[in-house]
Amino acid sequence: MDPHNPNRALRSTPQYALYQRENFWKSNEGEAPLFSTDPGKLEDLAKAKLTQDGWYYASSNAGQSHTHTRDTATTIFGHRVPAPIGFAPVGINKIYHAAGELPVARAAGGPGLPYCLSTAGSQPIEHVAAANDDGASGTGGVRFFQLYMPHDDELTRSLLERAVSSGFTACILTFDTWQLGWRHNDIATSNYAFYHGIGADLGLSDLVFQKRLKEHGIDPKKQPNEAGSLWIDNVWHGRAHTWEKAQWSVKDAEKAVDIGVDGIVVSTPKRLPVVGDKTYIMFDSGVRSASDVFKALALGAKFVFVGRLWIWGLSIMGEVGVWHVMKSLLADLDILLNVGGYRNVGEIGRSALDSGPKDYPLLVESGAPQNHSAY
Ligand SMILES: Cc1cc2nc3c(=O)[nH]c(=O)nc-3n(C[C@H](O)[C@H](O)[C@H](O)COP(=O)(O)O)c2cc1C
Repeated sequence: MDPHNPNRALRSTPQYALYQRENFWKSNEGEAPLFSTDPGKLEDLAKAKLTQDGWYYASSNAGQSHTHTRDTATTIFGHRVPAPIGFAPVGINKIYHAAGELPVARAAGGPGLPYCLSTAGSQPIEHVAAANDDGASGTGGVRFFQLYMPHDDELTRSLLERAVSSGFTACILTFDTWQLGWRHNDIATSNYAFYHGIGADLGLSDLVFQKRLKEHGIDPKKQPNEAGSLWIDNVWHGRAHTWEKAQWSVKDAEKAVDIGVDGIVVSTPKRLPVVGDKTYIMFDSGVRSASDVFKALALGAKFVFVGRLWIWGLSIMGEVGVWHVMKSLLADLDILLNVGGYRNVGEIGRSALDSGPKDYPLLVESGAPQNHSAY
């Protein structure tokens, strides 16, 4: 926490831990920290800020929501980035903020954390790229495009070409959305943004999709619901012939490696070790603090993505909120490495986790009294 620590000159990444000091100091300047990043309080704050639909859309999970409760630098796909943490693709950001994906992409550009744009994004690909570069102050942001593969190959090609010419350097294929989960709250409130004319902007700005709208006789200005439905029914529902980001079975993972993908995103920690030595493994779902990042890395992931954390930040305070949440996560990780005695994320390995058989003798074996009532 000492900004004058002479060892800082030895570091290759910023002293993120100083964000803790910055916040401790604020009251001396008559200021207050922006908002609490305690995951529970963060959710409460975002809930208070969001509309009911916005809250349901971001917070719900399928079924009973049981899945809900789930030197920092590294490299990813040829990019050196300041931490093994990226922005997971999350669609329709206009639900959370009027400017949609733009403040998020800008916030990611600042520290150079990888930003993933969803096909279900609510801003044109080119605008998101510009915001990401704008945040990176001219050095160029690191960004990947997450593809939901449309039923329409010409449209798929068009989306990918737009992404490539806008500086997106990797394609993340998500293949688990051919069937949406049963989300009680969303269903009970008809909460499906695309069918209500919200969120199709990425598609509406595509020349091939504009052609499709004409062929169907749909005027997106007069018929936004029909236009949104044509877009998302083409992109989300029914086609699962793509790979990469979803719930992996061991077989899936092995097949993906055989096919030659450059990496896979795993959402179940126990599947992490399966193909870890054969491809670049990333993890997402439920990352809320540095200890979650640490555990994922210790189990074999090289990188983690976070989704809801930045959605909450965006909902509470736009770009500043996103940056506050992510900077706090970076600070948390920096401090965790410091107090844990790790010099870089590469040193985090399986041995950091103590889940094997106990290597100390049980009290009875060591001849201690067998009366446990004292404990
Ligand atoms: C509201 C919401 C929208 C999402 N939209 C997408 C999407 O468009 N594309 C995608 O590949 N994943 C999407 N995801 C999944 C995220 O990329 C990521 O896997 C998940 O949010 C990670 O878990 P976390 O939110 O607990 O960090 C979405 C998740 C949420 C919560």
